[in-house]
Amino acid sequence: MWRGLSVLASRTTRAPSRLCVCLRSGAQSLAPGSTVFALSSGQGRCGIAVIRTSGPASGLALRSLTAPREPPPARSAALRLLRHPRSGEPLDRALVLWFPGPQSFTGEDCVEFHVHGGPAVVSGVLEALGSVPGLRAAEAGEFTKRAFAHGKLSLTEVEGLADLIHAETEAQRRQALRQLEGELGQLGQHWAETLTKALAHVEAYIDFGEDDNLEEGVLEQADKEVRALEVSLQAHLRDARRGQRLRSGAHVVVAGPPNAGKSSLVNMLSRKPVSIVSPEPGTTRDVLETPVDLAGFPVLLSDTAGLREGVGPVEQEGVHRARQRLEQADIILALLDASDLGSSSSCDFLDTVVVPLAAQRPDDGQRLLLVLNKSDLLPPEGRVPSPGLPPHLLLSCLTGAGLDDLLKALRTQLAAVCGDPSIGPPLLTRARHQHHLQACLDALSQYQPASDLALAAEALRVARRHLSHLTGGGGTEEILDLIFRDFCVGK
Ligand SMILES: Nc1nc2c(ncn2[C@@H]2O[C@H](COP(=O)(O)OP(=O)(O)OP(=O)(O)O)[C@@H](O)[C@H]2O)c(=O)[nH]1
Repeated sequence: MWRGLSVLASRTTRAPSRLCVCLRSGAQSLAPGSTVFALSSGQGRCGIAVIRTSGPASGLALRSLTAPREPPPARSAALRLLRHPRSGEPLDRALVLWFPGPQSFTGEDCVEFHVHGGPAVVSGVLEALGSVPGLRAAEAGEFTKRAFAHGKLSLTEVEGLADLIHAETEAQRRQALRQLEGELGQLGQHWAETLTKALAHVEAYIDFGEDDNLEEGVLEQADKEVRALEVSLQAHLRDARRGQRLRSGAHVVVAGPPNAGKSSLVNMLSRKPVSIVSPEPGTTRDVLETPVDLAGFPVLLSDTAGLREGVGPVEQEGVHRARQRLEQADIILALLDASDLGSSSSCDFLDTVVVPLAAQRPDDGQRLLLVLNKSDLLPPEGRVPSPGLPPHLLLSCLTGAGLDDLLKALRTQLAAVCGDPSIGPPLLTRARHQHHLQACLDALSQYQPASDLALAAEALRVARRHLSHLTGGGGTEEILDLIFRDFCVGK
């Protein structure tokens, strides 16, 4: 925890954006002079808990709790006896760190108290801090909001930090860290610089016309760069769903005829008894969802009713819901009983679901993995008695044979659906990013220097403004409220 906080504390300061300035002037919580404190490590009993403060009275808070000792040198840990400033009662022997602003996470004076993690110690230190004049308890996300207001983090970095705190799988962590490290923001800045350069060229042309002083081909060069930028933005927009899926989880739906072993597979992949398994066909009647970490990717895994016709009204409703869920799936795990491929329900499922999906190009939308379960029931030579089946995997939920291959195939499909956060350019992770890029592209479609140079320059200005919204330059407080509400108290 300390290392993370301290690494963040060493970030360099950027010029605050217009949005930051509006934040600083508008938000009551950031009124000049306010100093906040909170428990920044998790709630509950633990070895060490980190309590921190941010604001001009941080130094006073440190001196009040550690008197008569002097504060330690900046950014160096020192052991101190903490006492209640009013009663003088000893509270804990703790490590304290002093981060004078602007070289701190928030850009303000900050203190970290690394105390023993018992509830009585934590509440005693919080109570002691509350008794120091000028200090108050922080609101959720307030430390990060202050870091943003002081230009320490861009908006995309704030989003990356929120995602990192909420990351539950390896792939989510990688994507969030890349965004926190500023890769998406840098890409946005690079795009904005391209537009600034093009705008400078167009404006020079407006001012000097065919003047001898102007280099030849200035307008052509600007045009080339704007068109290349359009191509790049379009490519990122095409990929946009992937980054969002990685944040929220890909939908993987297990479907197939009754009794194929769908519930057994869902239980095996989620490693918990989510669904009832029974030899009676038609046991699962509704869609059962469970969030799982599959090969490092976040997945919402759905078990569905077995697809068959001519059943009673309750099961029919289950079949209807299963079909609806299939339409929303990113990946369909189509499951058949390998020992029962000739049954009418297996043939129907193959004809109506598997074959049409298998004929699609994978990048057209949904992805299919055909799995033949109950391979343990096949004759010893293990061959599937149905030539002409689309590519498939063999599995036995009973013995676990074939599970490694299935996980490998799922990983490949999930990386295609969510994007592989370890490689390639940073992905757009929120609808907000998509919106600003689309608005930028719409503005660029009005860029027609051959017909009207003044209008073309205006199109570039509007496009650049939309790009600056990506990293938090100009905008409204509502965006911030939406983003910061993802944070917990103490962050
Ligand atoms: N031999 C064998 N039996 C299996 C295997 N997988 C599941 N079964 C059995 O097949 C039966 C049906 O399994 P379920 O997982 O309930 O199948 P389902 O597809 O969810 O069934 P419905 O809810 O009717 O759609 C149960 O008796 C399971 O124990 C397997 O790999 N091998």
